[in-house]
Amino acid sequence: MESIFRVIDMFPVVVVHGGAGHIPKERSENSTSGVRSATRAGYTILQRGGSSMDAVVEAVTQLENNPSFNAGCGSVLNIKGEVEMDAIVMDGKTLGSGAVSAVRNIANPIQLARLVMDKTGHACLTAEGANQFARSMGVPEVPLESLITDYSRMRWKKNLAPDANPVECQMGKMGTVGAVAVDSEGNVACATSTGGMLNKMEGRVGDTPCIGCGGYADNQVGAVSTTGHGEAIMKVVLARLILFHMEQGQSVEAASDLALAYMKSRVGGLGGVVTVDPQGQWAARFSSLQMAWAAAQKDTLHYGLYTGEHFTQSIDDPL
Ligand SMILES: NC(=O)C[C@H](N)C(=O)O
Repeated sequence: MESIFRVIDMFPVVVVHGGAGHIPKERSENSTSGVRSATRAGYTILQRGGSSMDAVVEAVTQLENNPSFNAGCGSVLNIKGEVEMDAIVMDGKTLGSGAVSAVRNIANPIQLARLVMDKTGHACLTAEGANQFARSMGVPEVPLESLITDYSRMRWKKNLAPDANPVECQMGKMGTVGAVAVDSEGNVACATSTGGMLNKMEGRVGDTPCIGCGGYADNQVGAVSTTGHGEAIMKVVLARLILFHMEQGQSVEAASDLALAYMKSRVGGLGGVVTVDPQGQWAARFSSLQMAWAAAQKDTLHYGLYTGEHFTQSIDDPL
């Protein structure tokens, strides 16, 4: 039952990540400024009384449009040098979700995922079927080239070398994007979007569009968006595992740490998460070397990149 105290005590919050990994020094400034400005955009929606779903989709759309991240423009390339993207949204009020996988030529897969949730009776559309659905919804298709940056092409080429180890190399630069939010009504939502893993096989679908792996949202527990090695995340169903720990009484932070530690010890996987509960408690945690993250609540912007880093500024200060 909804308690009036819960609504009064609750402060809307949005928490954003720009991917777990190892961000080269020359790219770290762009990553942190990207997540901060996406967080601010999501928070503006919450401040105006908008929904957590609108806030997470706006934040992730901004990061998809930012070439510094592995999502939308800037996505990593598959083995054939092409972009195939995965995305998911989930609404904690209804447990409704929408996802797309292996989708091509779409600038904002997160918006297509939302259309899958809002306009179809399905939870996930894949590959050409997802593109056909996009056409039927009037979502414009963009040239493949417009999603490819010089940086992603350079890394793709580097990883074609016979002695390359794409999994090792990309532990470095994962850059998937995601967000979770709680709105003024206590509704939680999540959104996650990715180009997947560097030099992946054509048709490879990662954790991101899989419910419970790339994200999960339930008003009765909280919401999570994940990033990291997709095959490891799928083995432990990372997002739902965190919510399970919260159901057992753990805080957002402890639940996130427990699940990430389990993924590391059990399957050797590294990753990161952003987590909220319906009361507006939030956490940004990772087992990788870095994860660009930012959060906005009570007119304060919080952000960090390395473990233990936590900076704050007023939401209105220049980024
Ligand atoms: N960068 C990432 O987080 C990658 C994503 N989880 C995937 O495996 O597709």
